[in-house]
Amino acid sequence: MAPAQNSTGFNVMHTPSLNKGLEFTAEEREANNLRGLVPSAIWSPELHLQHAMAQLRSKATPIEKYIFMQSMQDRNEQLYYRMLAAHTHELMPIVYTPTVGQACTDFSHIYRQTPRGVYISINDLGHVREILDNWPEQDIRAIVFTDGERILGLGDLGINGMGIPIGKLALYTACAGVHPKYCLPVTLDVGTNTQSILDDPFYMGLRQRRDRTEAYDQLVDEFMTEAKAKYGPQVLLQFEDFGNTNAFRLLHKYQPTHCTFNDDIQGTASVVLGGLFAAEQITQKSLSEHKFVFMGAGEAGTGIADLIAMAITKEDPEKSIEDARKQIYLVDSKGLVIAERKEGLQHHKLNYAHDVPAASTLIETIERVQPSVLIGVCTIAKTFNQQVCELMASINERPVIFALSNPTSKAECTAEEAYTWTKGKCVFASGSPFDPVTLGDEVFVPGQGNNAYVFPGIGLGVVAGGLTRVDDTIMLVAARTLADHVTDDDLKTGSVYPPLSKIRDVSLKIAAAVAEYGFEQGYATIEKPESWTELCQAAMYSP
Ligand SMILES: O=C([O-])CC(=O)C(=O)O
Ligand SMILES: [Mg+2]
Repeated sequence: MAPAQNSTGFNVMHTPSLNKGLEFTAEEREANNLRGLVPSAIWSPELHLQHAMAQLRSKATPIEKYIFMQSMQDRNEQLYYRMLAAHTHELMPIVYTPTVGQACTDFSHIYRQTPRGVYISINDLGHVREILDNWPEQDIRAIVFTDGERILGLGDLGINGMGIPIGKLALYTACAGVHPKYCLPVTLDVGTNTQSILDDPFYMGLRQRRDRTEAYDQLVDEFMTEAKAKYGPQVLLQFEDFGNTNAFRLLHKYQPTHCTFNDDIQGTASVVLGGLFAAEQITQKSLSEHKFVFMGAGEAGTGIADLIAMAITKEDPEKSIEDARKQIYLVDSKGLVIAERKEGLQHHKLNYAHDVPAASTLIETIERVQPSVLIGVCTIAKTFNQQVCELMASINERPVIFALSNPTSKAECTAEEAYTWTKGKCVFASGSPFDPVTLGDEVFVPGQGNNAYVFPGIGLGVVAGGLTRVDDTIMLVAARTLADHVTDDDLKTGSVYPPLSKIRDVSLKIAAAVAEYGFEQGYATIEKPESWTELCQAAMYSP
């Protein structure tokens, strides 16, 4: 007779969605053959959370904390999300920007062989469906995918960029309660042009330069087609951290046929517009009264500019979109974007190539344009130097300065610099978090103008409403809802965003507004509910 063997309990403990560790009750231990596989203590969820937080806090560096959090996600999913929900302010910078930036840079080195998402390489052309079928969950509602070409402001990291889809989807769950089983991180491996990565013996992606042939488009197309065919027309496909040349054209290609958006173009735009709406209370200027200068004219820059222009025409119906765009100036690596440069300009900048004289520097541009809002999206640290900030403060009572590049090492200036150099006059926000700044007897709390305030809520709204499209107006709806949740107390400390501790509530409200708007547009695949908020709330996973 073969020895009796029972692996149910062992398997339960090795399944992150089922494992509860010491929280298994006596009954659960009995029912699942867990006796003896856990020490005899039975812990409350509170004690377990305290234990995990103590372990986490004993790690010396952010990247060690990141690795700890990843292994927690791979061991005990509930506890992982409980940690994030209970300590959002402390843990967001670990699982997301800025630490996720380092985690991507080090991805191949800290890789732990746990399957988390799928890798689809250019050699898998014709086999994409097979790969999706290899993932255990068949009911996927939200996919975040990258080709690794422009990871945060760090550039081309190849498949090391996988940390981003993983981190973004963790926030779908942590910030908006999209159930983790519905989420799938995907990385398209088409090579990398970063030599140091190609030279790294531990690099795990294809060791080749980026495929720029038709095969690239074929791979994206096969992926978009197969994902929609397998999961249905309401599966959300979020483009993340693609390079400029592909990001705009792929978005425009798939927007009409798929439930898709590009977070770097549209999500960033929405969160920035939300901050600008909230800032109206401080600057006492409406959107259409501002002049905007952008340092950086990539996905974020033109994405934000396009949404601002759209919002201006809604605010002031007398204004045409062309007139609205005339209030917006872009500066790129060659200086001010102007009509004279039209020949050599990338398509997405053309709408802002105004017929004005050339300016080769940011300072020259600010002197000429006299902007009230300065937005940094150029991924070059320290671009907003003392001269720039002082100039903004000399031409404005309350200048708006957003230094949005990520991670922190790429920020155009720090919060402290912005407040110090403008003598506390500026309305500041940044893409990655900064600590509060004390100036004399005033304390400024910089808001984090990060996509994380909108994309999880949009995701929940799309999932709960079963939406089959995400249009540009949804970004406006999300921005308005976000701004409505900035309180007088937030504004008093100088923050134009709500604190991270309220992010689940804000995401729920964004989700409800998005689902309702989507329903009105005919994008929804569900019946009209009594209450959009209740619908979304009921859909939320609570760990
Ligand atoms: O992830 C973030 O913090 C914002 C973002 O999408 C990017 O910088 O690419
Ligand atoms: Mg991004």
